[in-house]
Amino acid sequence: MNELQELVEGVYRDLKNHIGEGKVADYIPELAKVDPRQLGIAVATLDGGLHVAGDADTAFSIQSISKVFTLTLGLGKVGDTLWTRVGREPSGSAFNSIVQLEYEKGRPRNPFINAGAIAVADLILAGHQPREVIGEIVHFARFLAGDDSIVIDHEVAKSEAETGYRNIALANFMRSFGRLDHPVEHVLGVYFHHCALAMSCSQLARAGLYLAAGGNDPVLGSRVVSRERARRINSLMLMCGHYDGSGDFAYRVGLPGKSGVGGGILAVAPGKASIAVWSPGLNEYGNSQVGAAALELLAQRTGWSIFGS
Ligand SMILES: NC(=O)CC[C@H](N)C(=O)O
Repeated sequence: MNELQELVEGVYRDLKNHIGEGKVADYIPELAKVDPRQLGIAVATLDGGLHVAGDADTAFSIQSISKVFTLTLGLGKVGDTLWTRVGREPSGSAFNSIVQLEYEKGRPRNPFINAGAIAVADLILAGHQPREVIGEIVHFARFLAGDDSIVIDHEVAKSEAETGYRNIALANFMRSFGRLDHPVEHVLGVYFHHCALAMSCSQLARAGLYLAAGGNDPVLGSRVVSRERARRINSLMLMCGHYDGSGDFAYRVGLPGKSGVGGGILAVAPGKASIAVWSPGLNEYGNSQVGAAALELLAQRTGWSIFGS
């Protein structure tokens, strides 16, 4: 058996007794229904290989991991102008925090906290209807994953729209500073739907490959973003991808990563692989507890760290 496949299976085996640890996100009712006793691991390598273990082919709600794709789309549409709307500093605050927004006059710290992703959703709307933009995001995810079966879970989107008081507050707050160009309902329509994309670890690992391969999709042989942009997106993932848990994640795993409250994490080992893990139970920062442990073991055993092997 392939060495990497063996390693991935070993990580799964060693964490088997921990599966179910952490707390499933319950502020989105539809996510509260997910069985926490699941763990998936998928590693997509630059040569097109895919190594999986556990529940790697079960689709889950990717939530904030989708913010990597909307940031990529946003940068593609408006380039560096995007940074006039949103910063690129770690927030040190919870993903749904509102406190900094007032001090910083409605300009979110980075594109991965909720406020920042809402600002990016506004930007990519660019005068279009939410439906068109949501379609564009789904197509982009399908293109990256090379899989046309990827869809949005409309129950999750609806569930979040019905209970998303925080996000509604954040969007209204930004609008009060004149920071959103479109109606709050349209912007949040895009945001809630992209968060509700359902993907498996295998699909997600495949979709993140362009970030590991200097912006080029090594399987399709087509360029997704420039080398420089891929590097910059990775830097944002490292500094901001796990909110106020980003320092801990960098310390333990040493790779750029983006988490979602569905329990998924996409991590990038530049020049080597794109890795997706999923286990629904979350730690106190809203990041997958067992997922992060899986990445920590994987990084240790492969020697993949941007800080040295
Ligand atoms: N961290 C996350 O995944 C949060 C995304 C979720 N859709 C929210 O807005 O609360």
